[in-house]
Amino acid sequence: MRYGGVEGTLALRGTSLDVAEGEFIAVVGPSGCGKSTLMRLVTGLWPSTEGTVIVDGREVSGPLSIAGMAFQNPTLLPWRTILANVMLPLEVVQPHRGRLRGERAAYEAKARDLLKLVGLAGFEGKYPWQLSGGMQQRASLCRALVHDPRLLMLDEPFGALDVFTREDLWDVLQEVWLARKPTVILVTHDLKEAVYLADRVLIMSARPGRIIAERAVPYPRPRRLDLTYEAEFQAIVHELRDRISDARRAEASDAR
Ligand SMILES: Nc1ncnc2c1ncn2[C@@H]1O[C@H](COP(=O)(O)OP(=O)(O)OP(=O)(O)O)[C@@H](O)[C@H]1O
Repeated sequence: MRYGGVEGTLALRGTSLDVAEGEFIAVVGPSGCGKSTLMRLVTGLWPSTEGTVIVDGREVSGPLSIAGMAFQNPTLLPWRTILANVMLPLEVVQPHRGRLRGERAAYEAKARDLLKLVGLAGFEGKYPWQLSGGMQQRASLCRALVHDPRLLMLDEPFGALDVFTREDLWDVLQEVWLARKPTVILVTHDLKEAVYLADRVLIMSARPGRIIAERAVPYPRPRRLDLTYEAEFQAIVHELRDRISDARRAEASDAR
């Protein structure tokens, strides 16, 4: 994948990955290695300049409606209330769009339940600018989940949150995954988060990014936060950190 024509930035090269339906994978790698680019290609938000992306047996040629997405910068619409922002995908994605008029109360109750789950009960009628950045991020997670997407694409969705809120939301996400088993691709810089949440952690090389290694995570679910203090868990985190340091060192020596 190259941005800006033949002379432009080569963001991804020879990137290949397979994700099974219902699997939870995390993607980690040095800054600028192309993780967000990978997300844009999979969700069809950006066309690939080479290669193909297949989701649910079909080649991706435009934005995917089966995907729920949340990004590091919550992109809430400033003129809509929090509740109306969370309900936005229901106005766009079928079959919800067709049902929304007749079943608005049930859909609204669901959106309110999600907001409650992430600690935003009471803020439904506020506007995004009346909420802190972390609260907006939580609302954007609700918006990604409200239409029960079969594919959940999360690009550093917890990046701007304090550690306690972040850990709470890991468990919210784990609950959602256990209840509905969507396929999840989570991009994160937080290796503890990757190991806590994912079945498999994929490690990318420095730009142009490609998948250079993967690490299966052996723990059954539900996982509890105590797990993150265990020696074996921490050893996995260290192993990932070493791999990424190697990838960064390789980038530095290539640049010389
Ligand atoms: N729209 C764009 N136009 C031109 N170049 C871009 C564009 N988006 C990203 N790039 C370049 O592609 C490369 C990969 O960017 P990307 O955002 O995918 O990396 P990332 O791994 O998500 O980074 P980070 O971890 O810092 O968020 C970078 O060198 C970036 O400058």
